[in-house]
Amino acid sequence: MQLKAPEHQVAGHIAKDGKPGPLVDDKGRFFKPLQGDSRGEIEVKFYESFSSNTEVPEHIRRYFPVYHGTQAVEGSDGAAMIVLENLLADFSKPSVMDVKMGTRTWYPEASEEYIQKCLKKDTGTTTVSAGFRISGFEVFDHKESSFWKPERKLLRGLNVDGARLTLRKFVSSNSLSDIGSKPDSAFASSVYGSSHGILTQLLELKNWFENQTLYHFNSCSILMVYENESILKGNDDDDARPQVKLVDFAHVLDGNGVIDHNFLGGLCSFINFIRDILQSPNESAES
Ligand SMILES: O=P(O)(O)O[C@@H]1[C@@H](OP(=O)(O)O)[C@H](OP(=O)(O)O)[C@H](O)[C@H](OP(=O)(O)O)[C@H]1OP(=O)(O)O
Ligand SMILES: Nc1ncnc2c1ncn2[C@@H]1O[C@H](COP(=O)(O)OP(=O)(O)O)[C@@H](O)[C@H]1O
Repeated sequence: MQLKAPEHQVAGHIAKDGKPGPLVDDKGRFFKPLQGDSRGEIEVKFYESFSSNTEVPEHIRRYFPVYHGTQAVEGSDGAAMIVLENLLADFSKPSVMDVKMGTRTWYPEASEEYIQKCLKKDTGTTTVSAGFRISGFEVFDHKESSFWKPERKLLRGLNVDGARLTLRKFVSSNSLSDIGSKPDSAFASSVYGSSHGILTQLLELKNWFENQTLYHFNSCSILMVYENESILKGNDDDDARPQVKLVDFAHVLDGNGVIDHNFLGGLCSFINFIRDILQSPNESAES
């Protein structure tokens, strides 16, 4: 089995200090290291529960990576990995964004130390003020013909206007690394607004979150991706294949019959940001 580090990972843990990072194979699978503490255990428990839960509607399953169990991976010193569908396997020039949802990433059952660490990040980012924060971002820069990935520190420092601008940059054709440039939102209608686009998918998820009480998706992210190759070739808008997926279930808890207001609130706010861009795609936001 040929394994390599994923080319377009935008957030989360990477191989560091002897600890393994995620890997991908050439058969469309993504291997996520099982974190040694309760996080790995919780994520496996979630995937096991979710994949066999008959209360989850079929049309909602497509928003989650397919789960293939766990496996000890030889190429990674035998580390135990969660084996998932590689969400980017079918993309050649993907633009990818990881958006951590919710007005808080902590939850009462967590340790005091963890809560304090989360609180600091939540108040220092747009989590509290907007109900989400952009934790990872990589776009294909059409002017430079290369990928542009801002440093994590830059993303952490975004305020609400910065997050709004970044959501425009995600769907723009002009140069992005230039801090002063005004994003043109050229792909907003095909990526965010088309009939199968990001907004339609987010609204479908929202419908489910308005009713589902099975799980509480603490600290979970929405991963948005679309294909740039088709746009470069001037193909049909539909070839951009915009996709919304949920990732990172290391802090998911049983919903116990209660609506996940934290995720739902963040999702509603995020939807409004996307709607605003669609309603005024030419508005030049200040950077
Ligand atoms: O290490 P940090 O401070 O960058 O925090 C990680 C987070 O990065 P962030 O700064 O929020 O973008 C990171 O967030 P992303 O996945 O990058 O959005 C995770 O929250 C990670 O914790 P866990 O695996 O979900 O328990 C967090 O890792 P842990 O420190 O909890 O291991
Ligand atoms: N199934 C997947 N397929 C492709 N990429 C993925 C998948 N799951 C996660 N990723 C990539 O890895 C990043 C981190 O994933 P995540 O589950 O949040 O890890 P962590 O628990 O280390 O924060 C995501 O932002 C995304 O870029």
